[in-house]
Amino acid sequence: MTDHALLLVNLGSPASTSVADVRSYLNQFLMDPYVIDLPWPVRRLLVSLILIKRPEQSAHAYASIWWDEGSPLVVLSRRLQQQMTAQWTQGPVELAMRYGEPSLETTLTRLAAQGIQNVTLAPLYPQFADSTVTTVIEEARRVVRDKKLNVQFSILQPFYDQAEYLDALAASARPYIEEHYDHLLLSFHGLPEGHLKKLDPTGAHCFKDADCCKNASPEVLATCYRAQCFSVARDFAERLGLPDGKWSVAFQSRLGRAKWIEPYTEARLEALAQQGVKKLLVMCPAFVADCIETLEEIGDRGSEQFREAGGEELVLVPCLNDSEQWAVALNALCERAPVAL
Ligand SMILES: C=CC1=C(C)c2cc3[nH]c(cc4nc(cc5[nH]c(cc1n2)c(C)c5CCC(=O)O)C(CCC(=O)O)=C4C)c(C)c3C=C
Ligand SMILES: [Fe+2]
Ligand SMILES: [Fe+2]
Repeated sequence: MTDHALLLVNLGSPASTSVADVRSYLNQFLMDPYVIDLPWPVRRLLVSLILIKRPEQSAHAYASIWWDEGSPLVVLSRRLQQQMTAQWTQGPVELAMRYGEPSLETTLTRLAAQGIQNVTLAPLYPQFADSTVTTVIEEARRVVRDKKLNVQFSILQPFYDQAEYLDALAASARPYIEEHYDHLLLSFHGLPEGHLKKLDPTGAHCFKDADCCKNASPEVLATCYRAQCFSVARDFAERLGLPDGKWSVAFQSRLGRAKWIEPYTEARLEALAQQGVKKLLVMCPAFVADCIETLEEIGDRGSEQFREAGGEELVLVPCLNDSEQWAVALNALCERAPVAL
């Protein structure tokens, strides 16, 4: 069978580092109701306020990490797509971005025009969040509905607890762990607390106490992003035999004034340096590809902040990117993705 496509989907990047392109990308991204979950008029007002200063700051940050071939996130996702063509035997392997290009609409329309009726949709996010996974699935469904495409989806579920993903993550970090280091910080993308509270199936779990997500029931774990992050960290540390105290978890990339999930990476970088950590490893397991959030926020700004607070060296462990072990793992996960109802 060669008519079952694999469609990898990542977040997306601006078309270029110009302020205009960054503004247009941020506008599309932040106006998504799954990202800023406020009523349209309030969201419009808030995003318009954010778009006064943010595009210039972000354009500067993107320019500092941009590659000759383009955005690291998009280039690395393309390389992964290449790797996946050697793994996925059921049909073509395509790549789409939730924001910017190549869009889900263009890609799905092209696949349907080629006569493809089965698509395994693979949002490339290990942990579940409405702002990442749900928005991809809903956008893909919207395209199929609006364009009246004859396409049936299988959907890769969040794979934070799957052995193939965890083994690939452990293998990618092993060479760094085998060298001397004082502490490993697992820095995940943050989320506003409200996103978690909204999905709490018990209505009483989230933020009951600082450790609630560390002891989440299976029911809570199914949708709690923070609990899934702690689960990854624990399984990862167990695989590499890291003792307690040698590693910790934090959440980065806050935006706006709302309370985001804690502990904050910025605060942890400072605290670790003040506690005498000299060589710090940082890895970012919410991302499967390096991007502005890893390269600029951690690799550049985080590193500077850590050194200013008394640390000596921050080493950023690369994401899974286009490694062969990751491609093999992702293929196994995608092959067993369930058909969507
Ligand atoms: C309310 C704002 C945001 C939420 C919620 C959010 C969730 C979220 N994002 C990722 C993954 C990525 N985010 C990236 C960049 C990025 N994220 C936000 C805001 C929210 N993210 C902004 C404004 C930006 C743009 C950069 C900036 O201006 O700071 C990226 C990198 C994109 C790139 O081009 O490199 C990724 C990847 C996850 C996993 C997540 C929820 C868990
Ligand atoms: Fe983000
Ligand atoms: Fe939780």
